[in-house]
Amino acid sequence: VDISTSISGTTLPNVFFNASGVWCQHEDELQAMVESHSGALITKSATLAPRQGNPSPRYLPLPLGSISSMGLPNEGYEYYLRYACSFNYSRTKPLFISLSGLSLGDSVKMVEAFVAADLPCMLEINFSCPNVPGKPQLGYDFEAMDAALATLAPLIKKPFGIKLPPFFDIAHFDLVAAVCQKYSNLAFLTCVNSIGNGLAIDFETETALIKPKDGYGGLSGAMILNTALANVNAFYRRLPDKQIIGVGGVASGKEAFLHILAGASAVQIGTQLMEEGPAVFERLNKELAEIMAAKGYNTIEDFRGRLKTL
Ligand SMILES: CC(C)(C)CCc1c(C(=O)O)[nH]c(=O)[nH]c1=O
Repeated sequence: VDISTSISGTTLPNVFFNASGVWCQHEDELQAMVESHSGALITKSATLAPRQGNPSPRYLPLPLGSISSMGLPNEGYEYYLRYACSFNYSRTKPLFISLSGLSLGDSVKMVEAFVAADLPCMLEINFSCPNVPGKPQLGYDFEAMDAALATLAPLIKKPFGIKLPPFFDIAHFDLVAAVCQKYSNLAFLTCVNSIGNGLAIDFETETALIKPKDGYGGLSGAMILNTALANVNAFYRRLPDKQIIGVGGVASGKEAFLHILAGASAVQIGTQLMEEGPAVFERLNKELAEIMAAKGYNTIEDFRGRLKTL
């Protein structure tokens, strides 16, 4: 993302934007993102038809992050297509569009509509989207993932990205990287989505904290930072021709620095944006610039991916 940030005399690229799902479902939220100090913005994952999502409470902050089971509440893809058609691409920051079809057929229909509109926005296809009931999410069904990419990549033609769930097994990093390598216009991977199906329990009431799915929900925030760093670095090492967008546990310039050290080219903010609001971006840019100055780095490329090992 090439919106430069002139902080403390240096002009740094602004690597920060929102994680899909946070501060991006409605036009007023998206406008707040445009007006914020973020370097880009992304819309809530869209489905073919509008969705209310799950009953509340469906998001809760926790001591070390958050748990959520939103259920894909969104305005339907045509709302975001209209937004993308009327977006002013010249003066503001890059617009990313997240799509999360409930089936491959739905994803094809949404992709075809965006391709037909031929807009400068960038597609991030959500591979944590539900798959056939009873089967794992697309991101955990490697044959289905390959089949989806074999269908979608040629349709999209232009560079696009996918949002991946976290992986926890070296063989899975290898398998997923091998699938992704097959698609040359798959330009970036956004790692990671929330850690699926965690459970937060209230000690006093002995009750699950969120209402949907018997309290099972995605874990985000500080508690997933080290999993996110591992996924960013694993795919950075395995896919030198692609870019990695890091997301997971970034609450300050320090975690953003670690994501970039692990190989991230841009950084998305979820839980911390949910808790702090769009003002978080001015603070993050300032903190990252201060860390870079203290360490003697002038540009992101001075340290991106330069993680050392023992
Ligand atoms: C979890 C799904 C509802 C299948 C996809 C949308 C989504 C949600 C959501 O809308 O519940 N939450 C996440 O942390 N990540 C996601 O990708």
